[in-house]
Amino acid sequence: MLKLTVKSPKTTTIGTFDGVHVGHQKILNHVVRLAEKQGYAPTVLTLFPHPRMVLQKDDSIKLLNTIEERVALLKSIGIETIIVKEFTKKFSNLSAEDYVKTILVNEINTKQIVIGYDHHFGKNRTANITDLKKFAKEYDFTVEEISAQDIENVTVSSTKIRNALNEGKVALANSFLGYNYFITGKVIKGKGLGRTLDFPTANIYIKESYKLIPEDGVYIVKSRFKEEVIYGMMNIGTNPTVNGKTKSIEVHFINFNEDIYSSELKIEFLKRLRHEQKFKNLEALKTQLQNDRTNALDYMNNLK
Ligand SMILES: Cc1cc2nc3c(=O)[nH]c(=O)nc-3n(C[C@H](O)[C@H](O)[C@H](O)COP(=O)(O)O)c2cc1C
Ligand SMILES: Nc1ncnc2c1ncn2[C@@H]1O[C@H](COP(=O)(O)OP(=O)(O)O)[C@@H](O)[C@H]1O
Repeated sequence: MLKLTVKSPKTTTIGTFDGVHVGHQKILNHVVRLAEKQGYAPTVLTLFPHPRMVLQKDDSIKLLNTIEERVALLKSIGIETIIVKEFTKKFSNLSAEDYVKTILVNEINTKQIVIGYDHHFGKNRTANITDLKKFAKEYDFTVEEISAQDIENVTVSSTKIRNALNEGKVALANSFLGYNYFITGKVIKGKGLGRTLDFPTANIYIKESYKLIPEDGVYIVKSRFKEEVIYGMMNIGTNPTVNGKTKSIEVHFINFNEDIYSSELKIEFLKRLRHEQKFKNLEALKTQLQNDRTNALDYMNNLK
Protein backbone atom coordinates (compact mmCIF):
# COMPACT_ATOMS: atom_id res chain seq x y z
CA MET A 1 0.00 0.00 0.00
CA LEU A 2 1.27 3.45 -0.83
CA LYS A 3 1.57 5.57 2.25
CA LEU A 4 1.94 9.30 1.94
CA THR A 5 3.20 11.26 4.88
CA VAL A 6 2.66 14.96 4.83
CA LYS A 7 5.40 16.78 6.66
CA SER A 8 4.24 19.69 8.74
CA PRO A 9 5.63 23.08 7.69
CA LYS A 10 8.55 24.25 9.82
CA THR A 11 10.19 27.41 11.11
CA THR A 12 13.80 26.29 11.15
CA THR A 13 16.98 27.64 12.65
CA ILE A 14 20.39 26.10 12.22
CA GLY A 15 23.27 25.79 14.64
CA THR A 16 25.39 23.87 17.12
CA PHE A 17 23.88 25.64 20.13
CA ASP A 18 26.45 24.07 22.45
CA GLY A 19 25.32 24.76 25.98
CA VAL A 20 21.94 26.18 24.92
CA HIS A 21 22.98 29.22 26.99
CA VAL A 22 21.08 32.45 27.69
CA GLY A 23 22.13 33.92 24.32
CA HIS A 24 20.96 30.83 22.45
CA GLN A 25 17.76 30.83 24.49
CA LYS A 26 16.94 34.34 23.30
CA ILE A 27 17.21 33.32 19.65
CA LEU A 28 15.36 30.05 20.22
CA ASN A 29 12.49 31.79 22.05
CA HIS A 30 12.22 34.10 19.05
CA VAL A 31 12.00 31.04 16.78
CA VAL A 32 9.24 29.56 18.93
CA ARG A 33 7.24 32.83 18.78
CA LEU A 34 7.65 33.22 15.01
CA ALA A 35 6.61 29.62 14.44
CA GLU A 36 3.54 30.07 16.64
CA LYS A 37 2.49 33.11 14.63
CA GLN A 38 2.71 31.16 11.35
CA GLY A 39 1.30 27.92 12.68
CA TYR A 40 4.55 26.12 11.85
CA ALA A 41 6.54 23.71 14.00
CA PRO A 42 9.57 25.35 15.69
CA THR A 43 12.56 23.37 14.47
CA VAL A 44 16.32 23.20 14.99
CA LEU A 45 18.71 21.63 12.53
CA THR A 46 21.85 20.74 14.40
CA LEU A 47 24.98 19.02 13.19
CA PHE A 48 26.78 16.26 15.04
CA PRO A 49 29.65 15.45 15.51
CA HIS A 50 31.14 18.94 15.69
CA PRO A 51 32.66 19.87 12.29
CA ARG A 52 36.08 20.22 13.96
CA MET A 53 35.91 16.62 15.20
CA VAL A 54 35.35 15.48 11.61
CA LEU A 55 37.29 17.87 9.39
CA GLN A 56 40.35 18.45 11.61
CA LYS A 57 40.00 15.05 13.35
CA ASP A 58 40.29 17.03 16.57
CA ASP A 59 39.55 14.65 19.45
CA SER A 60 40.49 17.19 22.08
CA ILE A 61 37.40 19.33 21.56
CA LYS A 62 35.10 19.31 24.56
CA LEU A 63 31.45 20.24 24.45
CA LEU A 64 29.13 21.57 27.11
CA ASN A 65 26.38 19.11 26.22
CA THR A 66 26.26 15.58 24.90
CA ILE A 67 23.99 15.28 21.91
CA GLU A 68 21.26 13.77 24.10
CA GLU A 69 21.54 16.63 26.59
CA ARG A 70 21.38 19.16 23.76
CA VAL A 71 18.18 17.62 22.40
CA ALA A 72 16.56 17.60 25.86
CA LEU A 73 17.49 21.26 26.51
CA LEU A 74 16.12 22.34 23.12
CA LYS A 75 12.87 20.46 23.80
CA SER A 76 12.55 22.08 27.23
CA ILE A 77 12.44 25.56 25.68
CA GLY A 78 9.74 24.65 23.20
CA ILE A 79 11.56 23.45 20.09
CA GLU A 80 9.28 20.70 18.80
CA THR A 81 11.37 19.17 16.04
CA ILE A 82 15.08 18.58 16.37
CA ILE A 83 16.90 17.22 13.40
CA VAL A 84 20.36 15.90 14.19
CA LYS A 85 22.24 15.57 10.92
CA GLU A 86 25.32 13.46 11.01
CA PHE A 87 28.16 15.74 9.97
CA THR A 88 30.36 13.73 7.65
CA LYS A 89 32.99 14.62 5.04
CA LYS A 90 30.36 13.92 2.40
CA PHE A 91 27.90 16.27 4.09
CA SER A 92 30.55 19.02 4.23
CA ASN A 93 30.91 18.70 0.46
CA LEU A 94 27.24 19.44 -0.27
CA SER A 95 26.88 22.58 -2.37
CA ALA A 96 24.86 25.37 -0.79
CA GLU A 97 21.96 24.79 -3.19
CA ASP A 98 21.91 21.00 -2.68
CA TYR A 99 21.91 21.53 1.07
CA VAL A 100 18.99 23.96 0.90
CA LYS A 101 17.04 21.84 -1.57
CA THR A 102 17.55 18.33 -0.21
CA ILE A 103 17.73 18.99 3.52
CA LEU A 104 16.02 22.25 4.43
CA VAL A 105 13.24 22.01 1.85
CA ASN A 106 12.64 18.36 0.88
CA GLU A 107 13.59 16.61 4.08
CA ILE A 108 12.41 19.15 6.66
CA ASN A 109 9.74 21.11 4.78
CA THR A 110 11.09 24.45 5.96
CA LYS A 111 8.75 27.36 5.21
CA GLN A 112 10.61 29.94 7.27
CA ILE A 113 14.30 30.15 8.16
CA VAL A 114 15.60 32.18 11.09
CA ILE A 115 19.28 32.89 10.73
CA GLY A 116 22.01 35.31 11.86
CA TYR A 117 23.10 38.01 9.40
CA ASP A 118 26.60 36.45 9.32
CA HIS A 119 25.62 32.82 8.78
CA HIS A 120 27.64 30.91 6.16
CA PHE A 121 26.80 27.50 4.82
CA GLY A 122 27.42 24.89 2.13
CA LYS A 123 30.72 23.50 0.90
CA ASN A 124 33.61 25.55 2.37
CA ARG A 125 30.97 27.79 3.98
CA THR A 126 30.91 30.02 0.90
CA ALA A 127 27.18 30.84 0.73
CA ASN A 128 25.71 33.65 2.83
CA ILE A 129 22.35 35.16 3.71
CA THR A 130 22.04 36.91 0.31
CA ASP A 131 22.32 33.51 -1.39
CA LEU A 132 19.79 32.11 1.04
CA LYS A 133 17.31 34.87 0.11
CA LYS A 134 17.81 33.98 -3.56
CA PHE A 135 17.04 30.31 -2.84
CA ALA A 136 14.02 31.38 -0.78
CA LYS A 137 12.18 32.63 -3.88
CA GLU A 138 12.94 29.49 -5.83
CA TYR A 139 12.05 27.04 -3.07
CA ASP A 140 9.15 28.92 -1.49
CA PHE A 141 10.28 29.83 2.02
CA THR A 142 10.91 33.11 3.84
CA VAL A 143 14.06 34.29 5.63
CA GLU A 144 14.02 36.03 9.01
CA GLU A 145 17.35 37.69 9.66
CA ILE A 146 18.75 38.14 13.16
CA SER A 147 20.47 41.51 13.01
CA ALA A 148 24.08 42.30 13.87
CA GLN A 149 22.87 44.31 16.84
CA ASP A 150 20.80 41.45 18.21
CA ILE A 151 23.79 39.13 17.87
CA GLU A 152 26.25 41.60 19.41
CA ASN A 153 23.92 42.10 22.36
CA VAL A 154 24.60 38.49 23.26
CA THR A 155 27.80 38.78 25.26
CA VAL A 156 27.69 35.19 26.43
CA SER A 157 29.40 32.54 24.32
CA SER A 158 29.96 28.79 24.50
CA THR A 159 33.73 29.48 24.57
CA LYS A 160 33.42 31.77 27.60
CA ILE A 161 31.47 29.07 29.42
CA ARG A 162 34.01 26.39 28.51
CA ASN A 163 36.80 28.64 29.81
CA ALA A 164 34.95 29.28 33.08
CA LEU A 165 34.40 25.56 33.66
CA ASN A 166 38.04 24.76 32.82
CA GLU A 167 38.95 27.14 35.65
CA GLY A 168 36.41 25.60 38.05
CA LYS A 169 34.21 28.72 37.99
CA VAL A 170 30.91 26.86 37.99
CA ALA A 171 28.84 29.69 39.48
CA LEU A 172 29.95 32.01 36.65
CA ALA A 173 29.24 29.30 34.06
CA ASN A 174 25.78 28.77 35.59
CA SER A 175 24.95 32.47 35.26
CA PHE A 176 25.90 32.35 31.54
CA LEU A 177 23.94 29.15 30.98
CA GLY A 178 20.76 30.21 32.75
CA TYR A 179 20.69 26.78 34.44
CA ASN A 180 23.18 24.73 36.47
CA TYR A 181 25.91 23.01 34.47
CA PHE A 182 25.38 19.27 34.69
CA ILE A 183 26.81 15.91 33.72
CA THR A 184 24.92 12.72 33.00
CA GLY A 185 26.49 9.37 33.82
CA LYS A 186 26.19 5.94 35.31
CA VAL A 187 27.21 4.81 38.80
CA ILE A 188 29.93 2.18 38.56
CA LYS A 189 32.08 0.28 41.08
CA GLY A 190 35.12 2.03 42.48
CA LYS A 191 37.94 0.80 44.67
CA GLY A 192 35.63 0.30 47.65
CA LEU A 193 37.73 2.66 49.74
CA GLY A 194 35.13 5.38 50.31
CA ARG A 195 33.09 3.22 52.63
CA THR A 196 36.09 2.49 54.85
CA LEU A 197 36.46 6.27 55.32
CA ASP A 198 32.76 6.49 56.24
CA PHE A 199 32.26 8.45 53.06
CA PRO A 200 30.85 6.05 50.44
CA THR A 201 31.26 7.60 47.01
CA ALA A 202 29.33 6.88 43.86
CA ASN A 203 31.78 6.72 40.94
CA ILE A 204 30.33 8.31 37.81
CA TYR A 205 31.10 7.04 34.33
CA ILE A 206 30.37 9.31 31.38
CA LYS A 207 30.32 7.46 28.08
CA GLU A 208 30.80 10.53 25.89
CA SER A 209 34.52 11.31 25.90
CA TYR A 210 33.81 14.73 24.37
CA LYS A 211 31.82 15.97 27.39
CA LEU A 212 33.56 18.82 29.19
CA ILE A 213 34.38 18.02 32.83
CA PRO A 214 35.05 21.06 35.06
CA GLU A 215 38.53 21.59 36.49
CA ASP A 216 39.72 19.00 39.03
CA GLY A 217 38.60 19.81 42.55
CA VAL A 218 35.76 19.46 45.04
CA TYR A 219 32.26 20.77 44.31
CA ILE A 220 28.85 20.93 45.98
CA VAL A 221 26.40 19.17 43.67
CA LYS A 222 22.72 18.38 43.36
CA SER A 223 21.00 15.36 41.88
CA ARG A 224 17.77 13.42 42.00
CA PHE A 225 17.15 9.85 43.05
CA LYS A 226 13.65 8.35 42.83
CA GLU A 227 12.15 11.86 42.48
CA GLU A 228 13.92 13.09 45.64
CA VAL A 229 16.39 15.96 45.43
CA ILE A 230 19.73 14.94 46.94
CA TYR A 231 22.83 17.03 47.58
CA GLY A 232 26.38 15.85 47.62
CA MET A 233 30.05 16.69 47.45
CA MET A 234 31.91 15.66 44.33
CA ASN A 235 35.59 15.10 43.78
CA ILE A 236 37.04 15.28 40.29
CA GLY A 237 40.64 14.14 40.13
CA THR A 238 43.20 11.39 40.43
CA ASN A 239 42.99 10.77 44.22
CA PRO A 240 46.68 11.60 44.90
CA THR A 241 46.42 10.58 48.57
CA VAL A 242 46.03 6.96 47.48
CA ASN A 243 48.48 7.48 44.59
CA GLY A 244 45.73 7.19 42.01
CA LYS A 245 46.69 7.55 38.36
CA THR A 246 43.46 7.79 36.42
CA LYS A 247 40.92 10.56 36.68
CA SER A 248 37.66 9.78 38.43
CA ILE A 249 34.44 11.58 39.21
CA GLU A 250 32.93 10.59 42.54
CA VAL A 251 30.15 11.88 44.74
CA HIS A 252 29.34 11.39 48.36
CA PHE A 253 25.64 12.18 48.81
CA ILE A 254 24.78 13.79 52.13
CA ASN A 255 22.25 12.14 54.47
CA PHE A 256 21.79 9.38 51.95
CA ASN A 257 22.25 5.63 52.22
CA GLU A 258 21.11 3.55 49.25
CA ASP A 259 22.64 1.19 46.78
CA ILE A 260 22.71 3.19 43.55
CA TYR A 261 25.06 1.07 41.44
CA SER A 262 24.03 1.17 37.75
CA SER A 263 21.75 4.20 38.22
CA GLU A 264 21.86 6.91 35.58
CA LEU A 265 22.27 10.23 37.33
CA LYS A 266 22.05 13.82 36.20
CA ILE A 267 24.32 15.82 38.50
CA GLU A 268 24.29 19.63 38.66
CA PHE A 269 27.24 21.74 39.81
CA LEU A 270 26.40 24.37 42.43
CA LYS A 271 29.64 25.61 43.96
CA ARG A 272 33.35 24.92 43.98
CA LEU A 273 34.79 24.21 47.43
CA ARG A 274 38.53 23.62 46.91
CA HIS A 275 41.38 22.03 44.95
CA GLU A 276 42.07 18.32 45.16
CA GLN A 277 44.99 17.79 47.55
CA LYS A 278 47.48 15.09 48.45
CA PHE A 279 47.12 14.37 52.16
CA LYS A 280 49.80 12.73 54.28
CA ASN A 281 47.49 9.86 55.20
CA LEU A 282 43.89 8.70 55.03
CA GLU A 283 43.16 10.09 58.49
CA ALA A 284 44.01 13.62 57.27
CA LEU A 285 41.86 13.11 54.18
CA LYS A 286 38.97 11.97 56.37
CA THR A 287 39.26 15.13 58.52
CA GLN A 288 39.12 17.25 55.36
CA LEU A 289 36.07 15.30 54.11
CA GLN A 290 34.33 16.11 57.40
CA ASN A 291 35.12 19.82 56.83
CA ASP A 292 33.82 19.59 53.27
CA ARG A 293 30.64 18.02 54.59
CA THR A 294 30.15 20.89 57.07
CA ASN A 295 30.64 23.42 54.26
CA ALA A 296 28.18 21.59 52.03
CA LEU A 297 25.60 21.43 54.84
CA ASP A 298 25.96 25.18 55.49
CA TYR A 299 25.40 25.84 51.81
CA MET A 300 22.32 23.58 51.74
CA ASN A 301 20.84 25.20 54.83
CA ASN A 302 21.24 28.64 53.26
CA LEU A 303 19.25 27.51 50.23
CA LYS A 304 16.19 26.98 52.38
C1 LIG B 1 34.16 15.27 48.51
C2 LIG B 1 35.39 14.45 48.25
C3 LIG B 1 36.63 15.09 48.29
C4 LIG B 1 37.80 14.37 48.06
N1 LIG B 1 39.01 15.03 48.10
C5 LIG B 1 40.14 14.35 47.88
C6 LIG B 1 41.40 15.03 47.92
O1 LIG B 1 41.51 16.25 48.12
N2 LIG B 1 42.52 14.30 47.71
C7 LIG B 1 42.46 12.96 47.44
O2 LIG B 1 43.50 12.33 47.28
N3 LIG B 1 41.27 12.30 47.37
C8 LIG B 1 40.13 12.95 47.60
N4 LIG B 1 38.93 12.27 47.54
C9 LIG B 1 38.90 10.83 47.13
C10 LIG B 1 39.31 9.87 48.26
O3 LIG B 1 40.71 9.92 48.20
C11 LIG B 1 38.99 8.40 48.02
O4 LIG B 1 39.91 7.94 47.10
C12 LIG B 1 37.71 8.06 47.40
O5 LIG B 1 36.67 8.59 48.10
C13 LIG B 1 37.59 6.54 47.30
O6 LIG B 1 36.68 6.24 46.32
P1 LIG B 1 36.29 4.79 45.82
O7 LIG B 1 36.67 3.81 46.84
O8 LIG B 1 34.81 4.89 45.60
O9 LIG B 1 37.01 4.59 44.51
C14 LIG B 1 37.74 12.97 47.78
C15 LIG B 1 36.49 12.34 47.74
C16 LIG B 1 35.32 13.04 47.97
C17 LIG B 1 34.01 12.35 47.91
N1 LIG C 1 25.79 8.61 50.81
C1 LIG C 1 26.19 7.92 49.74
N2 LIG C 1 26.82 8.56 48.70
C2 LIG C 1 27.25 7.86 47.63
N3 LIG C 1 27.06 6.54 47.49
C3 LIG C 1 26.44 5.85 48.47
C4 LIG C 1 25.98 6.53 49.62
N4 LIG C 1 25.39 5.61 50.44
C5 LIG C 1 25.50 4.43 49.82
N5 LIG C 1 26.09 4.54 48.63
C6 LIG C 1 26.39 3.40 47.74
O1 LIG C 1 27.73 3.00 48.01
C7 LIG C 1 28.51 2.98 46.82
C8 LIG C 1 29.91 3.50 47.07
O2 LIG C 1 30.56 2.79 48.09
P1 LIG C 1 32.12 2.71 48.15
O3 LIG C 1 32.51 1.93 49.36
O4 LIG C 1 32.70 4.08 48.00
O5 LIG C 1 32.43 1.77 46.95
P2 LIG C 1 32.94 1.99 45.45
O6 LIG C 1 34.39 2.23 45.58
O7 LIG C 1 32.59 0.71 44.76
O8 LIG C 1 32.20 3.14 44.87
C9 LIG C 1 27.77 3.87 45.83
O9 LIG C 1 27.95 3.49 44.48
C10 LIG C 1 26.31 3.67 46.26
O10 LIG C 1 25.74 2.57 45.61
